[in-house]
Amino acid sequence: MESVQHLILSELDTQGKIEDTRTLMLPGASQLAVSQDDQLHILGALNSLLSREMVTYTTQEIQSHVLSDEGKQIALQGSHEARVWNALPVKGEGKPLGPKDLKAKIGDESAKIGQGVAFKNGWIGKDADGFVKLVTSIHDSTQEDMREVDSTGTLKAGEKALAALRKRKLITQKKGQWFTVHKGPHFSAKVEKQETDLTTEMLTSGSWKTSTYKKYNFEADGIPTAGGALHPLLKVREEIRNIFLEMGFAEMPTASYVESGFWCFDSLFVPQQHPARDLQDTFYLSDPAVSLPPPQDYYKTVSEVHEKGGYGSIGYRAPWSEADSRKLLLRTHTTASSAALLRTIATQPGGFKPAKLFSIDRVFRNEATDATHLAEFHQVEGVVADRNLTLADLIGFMRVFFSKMGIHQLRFKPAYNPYTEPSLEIFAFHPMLKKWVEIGNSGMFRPEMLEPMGFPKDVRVHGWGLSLERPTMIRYGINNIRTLVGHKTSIEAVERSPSVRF
Ligand SMILES: N[C@@H](Cc1ccccc1)C(=O)O
Repeated sequence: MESVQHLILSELDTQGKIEDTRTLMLPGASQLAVSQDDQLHILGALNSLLSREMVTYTTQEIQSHVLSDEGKQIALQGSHEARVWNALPVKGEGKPLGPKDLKAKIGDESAKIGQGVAFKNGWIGKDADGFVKLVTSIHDSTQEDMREVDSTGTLKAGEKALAALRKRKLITQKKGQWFTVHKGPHFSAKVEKQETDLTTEMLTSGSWKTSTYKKYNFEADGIPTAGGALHPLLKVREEIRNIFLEMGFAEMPTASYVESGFWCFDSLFVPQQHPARDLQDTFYLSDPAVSLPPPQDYYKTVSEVHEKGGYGSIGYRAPWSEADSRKLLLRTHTTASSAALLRTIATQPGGFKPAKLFSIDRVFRNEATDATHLAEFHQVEGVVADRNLTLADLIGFMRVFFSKMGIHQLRFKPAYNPYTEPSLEIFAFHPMLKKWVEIGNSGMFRPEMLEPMGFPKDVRVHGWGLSLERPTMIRYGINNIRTLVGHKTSIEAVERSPSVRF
C-alpha cells in the first residue's frame, strides 16, 4: 500500500500528472495495472493521499468483465475441447479412447461439450477403437481469451468477441473504474508520517511543533458505544414484579440475606430437628455466629408451640435449643423475610388488615451444584392474608398469576411443608418439552405459625413460591444454569438477549 503511494507520488513528481492509472506498473507486477484488482489497490492509495491533500483525482467509469466459475476453470485447465485433445493418444501411437473412457478421464461435462468442438476444429478423429489426436499441437484460443479477460477485464479483440463469451456464460459484465490523478495543494514527493496522537514525549521534546498531524475524519463511523444491558434474570424479574403489582400486591423488604435460625425456621414451625437445617443444606455464619435476641414474648410463644404445642396442636414435643434458634445463617428461602413481615402485620396498630405481598430475591442453599442448581438462586414469593380464605382462593390466585406469565395448564399435587397445611406442588404443562414440569410450591400457613404471631383466629394466610431461574432458562432456551449466572456467562449474550420472550 505504501509502495503504491510512493509510485503515484514519484510519477506525479516527474510527469506532473497521471492521465490514466491503468498505465502504471505496480511494484512487483509483470504487466500494467489494467485489472480491477490493481485499480482497487490504487484507489486505496489515492484515498489515503487525498486525505492529506497531497493529490486530487477523478474517476472514469468503464465496463469491465470478470470470469464465471466455468471461465475460471478454463483459464486454469484449458477449454473443454483442449482437454479432450489432451486426453487422447496421437493416431497410431497409443490405445484410442472410447466415449466411456474419455468421460472417465476428464469428466462427463468436458467430454460432452469438448468432443464436438474438437471434431469441428479438426483436432481429433475417430478410428475403429475410439478417438485419437489428428494434429500434434493446438492453439487453445478460449483459454487465452479467459486469461486475457482475467488480467485486463476486457479483450483486445473487442466487443463482439466479448459478447460471444458472455453468451457462453464464461464471463460476466461488471462496472470498473480507473483514475486521472493531479497534484494536490499539499503535494510532496514523499509521504511524511502523520501523528494521530499528541504524546507526553512529543510535548517534552518539543517535536510537536514540527510534526504533521492526521486530519480528523468527521465522516468516520464512531466506535459503537457499550450501553448497559439488563441480565435475563432481571428482565424476567421485572416482568413478574409487574404481574404482582397489577394484581394489587405490595413488595416486601428482603434486603437481609443473613437471618437467624429463629426467623428462617422456628417462626415457620420448622422443627429444630428438620434435615433442611443441617450443615449440608444450610450455610451458617462463623463471624458473627449468633444473632441478637429475638422479641422475647414472641420467642417464648414460638418455643412453647414447638416443645409443648398449643393453639390446638400437640407440637413436636422435642427438646428446644436456644443456640440453634440464635444461629446466624444465609437464608434458605425468602419465606424467612415473609415471616418477619407477617408478624408485623399481625400486630400492627389498629388491628389486622388484609394484605397481598410479594418478593423476588436471592436465597442460598448448601447443595451440590449441577447444570440446573447453584448454591444461590432467586425465589419469587407471593403471600396473601385475609379473613376466611380457602384453598380454592389459593388455587384461583395461582391460576390468574401463572396465566399472566403465559402458563395456562396447571396441576396441583398434595405435598408436605412444615409450615403449610395443606401444601400443594404446582406443575405446568411445558408445550415445548411436552411434559408436566414442577414450577413451584404453595400452601396455607399453619395455625402453629400464624397464631403465635398474633393473627386473629379467622385470618388465613396462603403463599406460593417459585424460582426465578427456572422460567428464565425456559424462556431463553438455556439448559445450563452456568451460562446464565457466574463467570461463564457471556456478556455479549446478555447484551443481545431480547427484552421480552414469550
Ligand atoms: N418457601 C417455599 C415456598 C413456599 C412459599 C410460601 C408457601 C409455601 C411454600 C420453598 O422454599 O420452596
